[in-house]
Amino acid sequence: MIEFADVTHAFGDRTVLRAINLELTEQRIGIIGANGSGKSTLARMINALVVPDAGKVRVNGIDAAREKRRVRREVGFIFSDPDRQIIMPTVTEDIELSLTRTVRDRSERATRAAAVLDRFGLAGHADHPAHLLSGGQKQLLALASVMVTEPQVLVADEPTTLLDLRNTSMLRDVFATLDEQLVVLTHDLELLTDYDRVVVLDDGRVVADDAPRPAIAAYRKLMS
Ligand SMILES: Nc1ncnc2c1ncn2[C@@H]1O[C@H](COP(=O)(O)OP(=O)(O)OP(=O)(O)O)[C@@H](O)[C@H]1O
Repeated sequence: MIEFADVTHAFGDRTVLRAINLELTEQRIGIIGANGSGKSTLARMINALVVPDAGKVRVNGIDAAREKRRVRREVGFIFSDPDRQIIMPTVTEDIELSLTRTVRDRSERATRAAAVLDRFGLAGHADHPAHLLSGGQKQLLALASVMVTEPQVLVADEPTTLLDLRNTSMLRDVFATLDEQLVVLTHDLELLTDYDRVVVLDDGRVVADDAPRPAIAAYRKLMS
């Protein structure tokens, strides 16, 4: 469970989250809202990239602000800009880097890297320089690098922005089969149609929190 208890946060004199109270227990959760409504700030608190000024964020009972390293082992975070996440020269090396801490055996790292690249349609690029991938392929690589570590919770910040229709559909299928709890921030409302719960933020407040259809309707109304 991901819990926000009375979470408030400001950057300088701009308050971006106001008294957020959420208990996220469902498996697949979408977070939507206008640009600048506070979605990324909220999501970054789940793995302690941002620590709230007031209130608590807990992930499976772990206080994110107090136990950053522990919470980061639980939560895989996929940034909207894959260039922030890709570190190693080649595609395979980048995946294997994610595994160095948890998988001692080299050949097992190689096997798991190959399997995840295959799952994300990147097997043909295994030995290619990561920086030469297309934007969408980089997004898939960033996703694969996080998924290969099998986190308990996966947070994805706008995971489909660079993807074409086929890869969006592949990502949707991959997300549908995950055992992990999934939190997706997106402007791609179609992606969320079969999610368990959708939270709508507006100016740092939760203004709707419902099944996808009513939540998306509330968001459309807010934007019209
Ligand atoms: N590190 C930071 N320093 C100062 N201001 C910040 C910082 N991060 C975010 N903000 C501000 O906080 C507000 C909320 O930003 P946030 O990125 O959470 O919104 P968002 O809902 O994810 O937006 P988008 O849909 O455009 O990605 C914005 O006004 C933004 O400028």
